[in-house]
Amino acid sequence: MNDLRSLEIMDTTLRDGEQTSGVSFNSEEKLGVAKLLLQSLKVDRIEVASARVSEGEFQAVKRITKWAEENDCLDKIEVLGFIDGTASLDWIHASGARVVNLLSKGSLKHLKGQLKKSPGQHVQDIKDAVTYASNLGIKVNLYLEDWSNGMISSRDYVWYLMDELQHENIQRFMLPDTLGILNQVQSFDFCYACRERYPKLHLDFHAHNDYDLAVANVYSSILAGMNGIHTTVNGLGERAGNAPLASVIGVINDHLSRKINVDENKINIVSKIVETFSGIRIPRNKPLVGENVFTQTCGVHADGDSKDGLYFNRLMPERFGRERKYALGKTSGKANIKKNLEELGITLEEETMKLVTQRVIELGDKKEVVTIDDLPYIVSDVLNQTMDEMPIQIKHYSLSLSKGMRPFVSINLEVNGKMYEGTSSGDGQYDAFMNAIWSIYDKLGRNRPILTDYLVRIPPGGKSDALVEAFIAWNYKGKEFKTRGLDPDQIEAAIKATLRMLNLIEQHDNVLAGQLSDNNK
Ligand SMILES: CC(C)C(=O)C(=O)O
Repeated sequence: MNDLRSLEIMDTTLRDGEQTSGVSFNSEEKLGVAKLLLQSLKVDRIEVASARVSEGEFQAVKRITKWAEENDCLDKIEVLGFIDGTASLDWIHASGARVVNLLSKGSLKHLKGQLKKSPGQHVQDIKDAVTYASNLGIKVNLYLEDWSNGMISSRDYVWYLMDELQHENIQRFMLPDTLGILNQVQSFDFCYACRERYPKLHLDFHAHNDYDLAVANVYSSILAGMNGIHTTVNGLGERAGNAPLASVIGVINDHLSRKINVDENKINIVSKIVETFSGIRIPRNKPLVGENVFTQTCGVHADGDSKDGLYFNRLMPERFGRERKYALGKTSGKANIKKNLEELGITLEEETMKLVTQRVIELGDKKEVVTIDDLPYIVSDVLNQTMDEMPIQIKHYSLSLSKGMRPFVSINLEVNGKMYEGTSSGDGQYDAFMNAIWSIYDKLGRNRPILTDYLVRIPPGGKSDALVEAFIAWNYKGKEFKTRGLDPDQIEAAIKATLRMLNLIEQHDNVLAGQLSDNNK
């Protein structure tokens, strides 16, 4: 069954995808996505709307068909239409579209329960619609809604319908697993049964993902000889969604030998745009398009990748417009950190490398997400980290923060080996903290520096929630001291910067004192 015959991809992001609860594309967005799907990604056909939904939808279809006509691809624009006399077809005609995907009933249950018609009446209604469409110059594809159920519980009805309609002016028969009830074996069997019985008909398969089997079912249906597959970007769609375009393309290209026109390289960008327009976030672990799926977290893997791509497979990120990344965290180890540093063009001594690794692991242990953007700050922090040998050390502190009360701080400060206690309140936690320090400094008759600037920010790039950086500037005896601290917690980052400043001032005073005594000799 595996062959190189071409396979059509019909994307229905703008119709079934828009049936995702809470999603609505405006006409500008629909036009933008339509252009991307057809021109960039090069899917074969797109379904852009349901007929008679709203005036807005009508205007959107009009804009798309106008653009498609100018770009010679009007026959790739499809609109879902209903068996409602002439209403849907008139709507579609007026919108400028020239292909209807006519919704018929593919199971006896739906036919009886919803339309309350006999199979014979239904066939006649479809034939009438096909004739009317053809007279308007509209081509017809036929959806057999609930076909999967039909194949299970009323197969004779499915055969009756298809037997009666196979010689009508219908371009494609579209077989939906409307409720996503099928598994891979059934998908193969049912599609194969249709293929065998109607070898000449163009058959599309339309999967839903209720059991997370949409891609697997698509795979089976292709093996069974389908001519076309329906997808949506990011797997948007009714309930659990449709078959996600990215995974379907990956599977066809790597596991089936069917020729498709889709440009894999554009998958990621289209996926991101649809994410933005739909407001439906792509799960980080969504195959091919999720943020994490080309990120190696384990150090062993990063090490193996450096040794001849030992952990690479056919799904190379570059194929899909992505790049491989190496996560930083408690399991990442030196190899991951090295890979990230290489990307930043930083090389470190073995000793510093160990310290940086240790710091990343510490942050990972605190469940922090460390990214490549954090790395320069961690390196710089580690390089400045000689705090343990400094003469001034903050041994303990406690900070309070309560509604309606001023923050309160108590602190144990070691100055040249001696321990001092200070307590204070303040206008904010940091103010209270500094007041507690100054209460000790006042007791010791030390001079206070003057705070001139205080800035807290996340490292540039804004991608990480792991670290914040505090910059603090002080004026002491006419000299400016600027220090920085890095920590997941902003007050701790400020405290680290402050401790550095206190020690710099101490150093400054000691140097001055040394110079004075030298001068007095
Ligand atoms: C509306 C129909 C065609 C559908 O999306 C389905 O049956 O899944």
